[in-house]
Amino acid sequence: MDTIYALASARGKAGVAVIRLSGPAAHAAVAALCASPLPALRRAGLRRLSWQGDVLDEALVLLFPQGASYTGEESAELHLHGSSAVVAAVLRALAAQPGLRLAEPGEFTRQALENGRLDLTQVEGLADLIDAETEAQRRQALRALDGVLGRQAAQWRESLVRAAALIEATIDFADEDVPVDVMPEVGSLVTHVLADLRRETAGAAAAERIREGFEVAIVGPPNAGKSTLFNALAGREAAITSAVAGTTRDVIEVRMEIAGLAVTLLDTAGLREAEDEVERIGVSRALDRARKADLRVFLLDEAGETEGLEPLPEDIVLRGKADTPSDGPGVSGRTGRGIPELLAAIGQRLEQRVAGAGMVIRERQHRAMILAIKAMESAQNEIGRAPRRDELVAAHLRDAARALAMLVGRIDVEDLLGEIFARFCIGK
Ligand SMILES: Nc1nc2c(ncn2[C@@H]2O[C@H](COP(=O)(O)OP(=O)(O)OP(=O)(O)O)[C@@H](O)[C@H]2O)c(=O)[nH]1
Ligand SMILES: [K+]
Ligand SMILES: [Mg+2]
Repeated sequence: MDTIYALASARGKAGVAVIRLSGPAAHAAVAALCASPLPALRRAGLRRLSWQGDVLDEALVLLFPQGASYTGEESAELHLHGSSAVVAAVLRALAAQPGLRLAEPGEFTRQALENGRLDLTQVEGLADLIDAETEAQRRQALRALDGVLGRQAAQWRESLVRAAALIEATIDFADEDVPVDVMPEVGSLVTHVLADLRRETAGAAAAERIREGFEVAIVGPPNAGKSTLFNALAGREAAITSAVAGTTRDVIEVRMEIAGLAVTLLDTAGLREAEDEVERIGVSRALDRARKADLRVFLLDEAGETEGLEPLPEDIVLRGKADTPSDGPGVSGRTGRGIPELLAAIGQRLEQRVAGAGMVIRERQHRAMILAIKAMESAQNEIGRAPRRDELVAAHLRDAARALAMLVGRIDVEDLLGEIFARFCIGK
C-alpha cells in the first residue's frame, strides 16, 4: 500500500493551505520534516517544518490513526501558510521521502471506499456536495453523504437474503417432510421490499432534477419584451434588447437559483413566420428548446397570441410591458412590476416537481434499483406459478440482493469507480 499526499485545499494564494497524507508511512513522513516530536494523535500542534536544513514553514500538524481517519488509513494534515511557494516547497520535500507519491484525483476518497468508511452512494453524495450550487442540491447531497440509501439498501438486502435462505432450506428438505411452509413469510418479505423499492424509484426523477436543475424558457411573439424581462430576471444585460422585432436569434442561457432550485433560464427568438433566413433558424431553435424545457413562460403582447407553440397546462402565460397598475395584470421587465410574483409562480411549479424526491438521486442508482425490482417481480411471478420452482424463486431473490449490493458499490463497480473518481480533484 502506497502512502499518498496532495494539496487538499484549492490552489493559489489563501489564508491557509492544507496538505493531506494517507497511508502507512504518513506519520513517518511528517516526522521527517519536524524537528520536535510529533503532536499526540488527533491533537493539533504547531511545528516548524524543515527539510535538508531549510525551514519550509511553521505549520499546524494533525495526525489521525489508522481506522479513525477519513480514509481509514494512517493519515496526517499539514495546515500551512497559504502561499504557492510554501506549498510547492513542502510538496517537494514530501516527494523526496521514500514510499510516498502524489495522489490521483479522488484517491483519498477511494481509500475511504475501499476501507468501508464510505459506500458508493456516499461517495456520489460527496461528489454532489462539492458541486452543489443551490440549497436544495446541498441538502440532498448531505443526506446522501450521510448514507441514508446505503443503510436502507442493507435492510432490503437482509430481507431478501433471508427470504432466499428460507427457500433454500426447504429445497434441501425436498425428499423429506418439510417442517414448515416458508412461503407466507417469503411472500410477505418480497411484497414489503418491492413496495419500498417502487416508492423510492418513483422519487428518483425528482431527485435527479434537484441535482441537474431545470430549464425554464421565455417564449412569445417578437417585441413582447422577452429579452428585457430575461435581463431583469438575470440581474444583468445578458441579452440584446431593441425596438426591432426579431432582435434575439440564438437561445441565450443564464444560470440562476429560484426557490433554492437550480434553473437555467432561456431567452428565445420571438415566434413568427420569419422572412429573414437567420431569423427563421432562430425561431426553429426557439421552438425546439422551448418544447424540451421543463417550464415555459409565455410573454404575450396585446394581440395575446403565440405562433407555433401552445402552452401546456403547467406553463405560465402572462402579458408583458405591464409597467403600471393601469396596464392591468402582467409583468414588466422595464419597471420590475410583477417580477416577484412571476418568480414565486415559477418556484411553486418547480417545487411541485421535486416534492417526491427521495434517496435515489443518480441514474446509476436508479438502474440498480430497477434491476432489483425486475428480479423481485420475477420471484413474485414464480411464487404464484403452479407448479412453483423454488430454486428459481431463490435465484431471483439472490439476483435482487446482488443488484442492491451494486447500488452501494460492493460489487461490479470497478469501471464506475474510474468514472466517478476521475471527476474528483486531486487531494479529495
Ligand atoms: N414599456 C415597456 N417597454 C418594454 C418592456 N420590455 C421591453 N420593452 C421595449 O420593447 C422593445 C422590445 O424589447 P425586447 O426585450 O427586445 O423584446 P423581445 O421580446 O426580446 O424581442 P425579440 O427578441 O425581437 O423577439 C424594446 O424597445 C424595449 O425597450 C416593458 O416592460 N415595458
Ligand atoms: K426586439
Ligand atoms: Mg429578444
